[in-house]
Amino acid sequence: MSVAEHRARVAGVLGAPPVERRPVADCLGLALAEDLVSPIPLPPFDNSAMDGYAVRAADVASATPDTPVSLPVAEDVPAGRTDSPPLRPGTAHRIMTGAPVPPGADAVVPVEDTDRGTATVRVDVAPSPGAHVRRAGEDVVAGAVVLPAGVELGPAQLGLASAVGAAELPVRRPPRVLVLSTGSELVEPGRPLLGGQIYESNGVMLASAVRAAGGEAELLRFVPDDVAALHAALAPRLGAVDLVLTSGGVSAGAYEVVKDALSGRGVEFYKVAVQPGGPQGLGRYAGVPVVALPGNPVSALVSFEVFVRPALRAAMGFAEPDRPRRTATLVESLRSPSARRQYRRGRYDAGAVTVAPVGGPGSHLLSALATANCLLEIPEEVSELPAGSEVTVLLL
Ligand SMILES: Nc1nc2c(c(=O)[nH]1)N[C@H]1C(S)=C(S)[C@@H](COP(=O)(O)OP(=O)(O)OC[C@H]3O[C@@H](n4cnc5c(N)ncnc54)[C@H](O)[C@@H]3O)O[C@H]1N2
Ligand code: MOO
Repeated sequence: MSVAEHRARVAGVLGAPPVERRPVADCLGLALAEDLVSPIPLPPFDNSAMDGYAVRAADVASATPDTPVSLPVAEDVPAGRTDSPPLRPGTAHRIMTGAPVPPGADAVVPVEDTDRGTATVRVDVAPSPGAHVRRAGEDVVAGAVVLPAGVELGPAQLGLASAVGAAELPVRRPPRVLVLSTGSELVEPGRPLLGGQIYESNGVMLASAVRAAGGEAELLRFVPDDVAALHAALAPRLGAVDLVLTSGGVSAGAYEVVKDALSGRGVEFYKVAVQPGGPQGLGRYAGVPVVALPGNPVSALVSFEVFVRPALRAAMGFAEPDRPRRTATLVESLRSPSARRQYRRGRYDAGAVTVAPVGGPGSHLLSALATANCLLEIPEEVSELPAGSEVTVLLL
């Protein structure tokens, strides 16, 4: 099966979670489900950009350090003052940053350009009309779409939503993913290893990948290579999750627990023309979508990147579910299996627009993956890429 076909099939199995309204502070990393329209302008009112004095520019047009102009200070306007006494000609209001500029004033003189007076103020520098006044609506006009549906809600977007008065936002409920690691050789980090055992690492890695993609992950790390144990582990959790994501137990051995437990029960196992990540499983078990990834750590994370993450994010409503792609110049030659798409780990240099492979193609080389910032995508029909070739990279 081709990469494109398996990708489409994974996307087809995942359903879109329902839209719900969440407090803005709980929306980090989610996709906005509907356009956000601002009911107010930003700034909501003309306000001062400086601590100083609100004046009519014409009243102090002649001010210089040698010929200062003094004005009586009629009002004190701190930020948060909600009445707006007008400025009478020939007077000044002391004003703070963010406070409303009074009707009648058209400039703010920064406090540094005055004697800081409270009864009268001496203005040493003439402001130009409009100086240090932030106009209502110059950032956002009322009725504008400030955030389009599908945008990822990061810190700036959540700040903007709050600034226009939104307390909650419509988002798709993050998909709940059960991450399940299988393998009788797996040991919890922190405990001693016996010969033949390894530390379990896919669970944390895949659960983190789910969370980084905007989903919620529940982790079940130590399911032994035993069909009954796998069914027993799954059964109580199936009702509460949108996706089961397994790793390991899908290839051609004598103890392929995921394959043995789920084939013929709604999940199909087949090979995808990709390296790493060849053996894959996909389907529904008891109505719940299942993606069964291979156990080799690099295969598991690369398969997640190529097949699961885009589908998960599309289901969550992201307008751009895929990783950004770039074309870069390869700095050393590469070989790739023919008739299979290869994803190699690389370091992309955005300045030089080059990419260097890190580590070899082996799907156990986790340390190289941990130094990579991109995947190189080598097409199916390419088996050799000389240094200097242009290659597509996916930025991680
Ligand atoms: N005769 C064949 N053998 C294999 C084939 C094949 O086509 N024919 N495919 C190879 C490829 S490619 C891959 S990838 C692996 C996939 O194997 P499984 O999905 O069945 O995974 P396991 O055998 O359970 O584990 C593979 C490898 O990864 C380690 N592992 C597994 N889970 C974890 C975990 N949670 N944390 C850390 N490491 C894990 C495991 O110990 C193995 O070393 O099959 C090839 N074989
Ligand atoms: O496809 Mo396996 O995922 O190469 O190592």
